[in-house]
Amino acid sequence: MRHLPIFMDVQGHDCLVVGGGSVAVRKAGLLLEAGAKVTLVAPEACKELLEQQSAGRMIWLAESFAARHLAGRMLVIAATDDAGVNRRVYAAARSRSLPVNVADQPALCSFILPAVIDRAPVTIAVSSGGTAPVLARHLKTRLETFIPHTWGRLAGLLGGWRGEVKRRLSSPLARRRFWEDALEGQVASLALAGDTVGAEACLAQALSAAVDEGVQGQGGEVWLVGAGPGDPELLTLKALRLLQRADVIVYDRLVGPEILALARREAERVFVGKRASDHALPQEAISELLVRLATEGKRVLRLKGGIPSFSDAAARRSSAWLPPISPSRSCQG
Ligand SMILES: C[C@@]1(CC(=O)O)C2=NC(=C\c3[nH]c(c(CCC(=O)O)c3CC(=O)O)Cc3[nH]c(c(CC(=O)O)c3CCC(=O)O)/C=C3\N/C(=C\2)[C@@H](CCC(=O)O)[C@]3(C)CC(=O)O)/[C@H]1CCC(=O)O
Ligand SMILES: NC(=O)c1ccc[n+]([C@@H]2O[C@H](COP(=O)([O-])OP(=O)(O)OC[C@H]3O[C@@H](n4cnc5c(N)ncnc54)[C@H](O)[C@@H]3O)[C@@H](O)[C@H]2O)c1
Repeated sequence: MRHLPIFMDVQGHDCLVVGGGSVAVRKAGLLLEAGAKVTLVAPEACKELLEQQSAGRMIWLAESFAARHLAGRMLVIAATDDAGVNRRVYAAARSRSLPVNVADQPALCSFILPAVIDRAPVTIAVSSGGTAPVLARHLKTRLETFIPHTWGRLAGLLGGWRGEVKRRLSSPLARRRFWEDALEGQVASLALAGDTVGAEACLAQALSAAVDEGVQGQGGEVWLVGAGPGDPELLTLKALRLLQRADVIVYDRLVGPEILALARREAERVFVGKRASDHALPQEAISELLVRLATEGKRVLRLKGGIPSFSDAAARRSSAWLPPISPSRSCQG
């Protein structure tokens, strides 16, 4: 990753755009959508800028850029047709430690702008790390077609319940599971189909059930999953889903870093396989480990590398050593 992706809160803050052409106005538009107060400085304004100004959305200063324009700004974007001006904006902003972007000049950017899919409150930003901006736009367009606006509505609905869920489910683990189940089940499908009332009712019911379950003490689970021959694209959708919701991943040497990278960032990763200099954990010790982790209430994934599906003998062996706890299941890659 060449750049750190962050989402900056510019709501109500003064931001400066240097330039008054269509590129400057497009970049200013993004700042406006994020709630910033935008001032453009440029001797000449294009038609769109004049429209924005008369609608009271942006302020236009009909002057050439000077360092004093940076006073009180949170960030600055330059998009002029004068390379010397762009360089001066960059130097002046850096000397004041202000974040600065110069359109199309990565060497003069302390941040770059991504292609954006706005499904407020959900925001998806796509960057190619500055390598191929048109590819970023292309990928954005493809993603847009299968991320409908209802995802924004779903996020709003879940956001509205966060306080209540936090109050009634005290353990962070139980809360995370509750949200995962809601997203994988009916709550999400109803909300995405536009039935907000049904989704709310379903969520309320699921919350009561989760609270009851919590009182009885929620157990963990163990899944035995085949990681396939090493190519992440050959994982089944089920294996991927299990990988992404596991709390702990117990893996061996045949499971490559590309597959492990698909797990949640916070998931604990436990290596039990054989390396040249290392001894593998004996099978019994692995089983004990799985049982211990599951009885701590964790979702444990025993990820085994190698052939994509278990042979009959392997399947028999594997289910024989699946720990005697419930639920404890397997998934063939
Ligand atoms: C995503 C987007 C956001 C935005 O600008 O709002 C964006 N560029 C967009 C479009 C676009 N840019 C260019 C073309 C013409 C085709 C072409 O020439 O390739 C088109 C196509 C078009 O206009 O459709 C020209 C171009 N751009 C840069 C260079 C210099 C270079 O690559 O070295 C050159 C060559 C200049 C030359 O030849 O002289 C550099 C940058 N452009 C970036 C962002 C940053 C990296 C983003 C990333 O990580 O991918 C970065 C590094 C700096 C920055 O500007 O922030 C926006 C799509 C928004 C959307 O539609 O959603
Ligand atoms: N990222 C993209 O998609 C993309 C696409 C095309 C061009 N560009 C880049 O963005 C730049 C601007 O493109 P445009 O089409 O908006 O240009 P433009 O020629 O329409 O506008 C240039 C603007 O810069 C202003 N300017 C000139 N000197 C100035 C100064 N001293 N202080 C303040 N403002 C000054 C002018 O008044 C004008 O408003 C281009 O030069 C190009 O490098 C980027």
